[in-house]
Amino acid sequence: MTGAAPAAGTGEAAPTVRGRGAFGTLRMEAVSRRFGSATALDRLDLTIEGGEFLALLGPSGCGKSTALNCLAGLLPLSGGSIRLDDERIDTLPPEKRGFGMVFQNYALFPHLTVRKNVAFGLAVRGTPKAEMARRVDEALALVELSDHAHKLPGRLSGGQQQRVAIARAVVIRPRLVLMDEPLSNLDAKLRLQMRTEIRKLHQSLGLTTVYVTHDQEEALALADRVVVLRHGVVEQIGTPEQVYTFPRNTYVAGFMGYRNLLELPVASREGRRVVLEEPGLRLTGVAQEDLDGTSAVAAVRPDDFTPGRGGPNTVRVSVEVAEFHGREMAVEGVTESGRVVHFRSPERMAPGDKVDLGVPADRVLVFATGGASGGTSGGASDGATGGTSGGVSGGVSGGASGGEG
Ligand SMILES: Nc1ncnc2c1ncn2[C@@H]1O[C@H](COP(=O)(O)OP(=O)(O)OP(=O)(O)O)[C@@H](O)[C@H]1O
Repeated sequence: MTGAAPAAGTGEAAPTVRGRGAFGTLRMEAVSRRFGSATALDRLDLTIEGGEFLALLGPSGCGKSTALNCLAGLLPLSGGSIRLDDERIDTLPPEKRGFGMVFQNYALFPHLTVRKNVAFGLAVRGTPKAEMARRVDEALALVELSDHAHKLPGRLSGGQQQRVAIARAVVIRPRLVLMDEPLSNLDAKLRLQMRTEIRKLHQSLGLTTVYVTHDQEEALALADRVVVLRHGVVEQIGTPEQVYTFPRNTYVAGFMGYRNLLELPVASREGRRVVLEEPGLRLTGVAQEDLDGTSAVAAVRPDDFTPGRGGPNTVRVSVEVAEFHGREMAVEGVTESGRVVHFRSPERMAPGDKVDLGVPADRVLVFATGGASGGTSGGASDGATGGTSGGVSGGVSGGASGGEG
């Protein structure tokens, strides 16, 4: 933490706003939360280490916000417990937990000035006036809003409002900062800027942060550890490198940008090397788990295919759609047997072009059909972000529907 870049313009402010930091571990043990007959969290076990930045990642409805609200004390548990070191905290009301929260919609008081919004948490805790003034000044300096202290939130931009929300959360010196999709209302440029600011603040203040997002890129960029959730259950926990490079199943792979999830017949197998083959396509890959069926699922990132580089590992496609993305094109092609394949191309491409796509064997992850993910089409469409599910599920089912049914 000490080597971290200082928060913007904050040199001297940081030490007093610094979080109480001091806890060893926060444990969620078999935490369940039901809404009527629906289970939003199913015996969730999660350990958060003091000082770390943990991202809860998953598609809409997977239980991320429920987990965060249970931590915050905004939702009572249906089962299980939460302990901060030796202290059981799930029975404490939110204000007794000493956590700061930042919400997607900022949740600022519209009739209070920026200064009063930031001071609010200190006022309800009965902080003496002089200390309150000093700490609010420091928190505002930290997020570079000192000049806007007297304004109402309605007169600020989205990014400034979000910074007020962050100042309000950190001014109480929280043991833990909980953030629920804090950047999703910002435009793309501001989102990137604020993302960096959040990471800087986390480092320079020595915070412990739990951050909810459905955005894989945001989770990988920010977090020390990423928790991939599905239907209220943990699918995988690991460092960004681990979940990105070694997704445990097709669900996590789909979420990590392995947009091509192709269920294919197994032609041969030798140790962990597997050859998958059908007309117009031959993919050698590396098995990530035991394979026992006659088919398996190859997971390949679009940017791992190299167009025009045929060889022993080749997929031949006919281009259907080519989108301009600056330096390269995002292309969708179809194989002889009707599989949809996504790849990137530095060259211009047009519908109807025939292309051979090469890919190194170690970039082809092979999973069992209908393995831990509970079926490739589910994993793919849940995991893919907006607009991709059609392509992915088309790729999975095209020509291999027997395996799915
Ligand atoms: N108050 C509620 N009443 C009934 N069901 C709820 C309630 N809150 C959440 N749920 C259900 O619990 C599940 C998990 O919801 P949750 O909000 O935690 O998901 P999420 O991953 O945060 O999704 P999103 O990204 O859309 O906010 C969903 O199926 C949701 O419909």
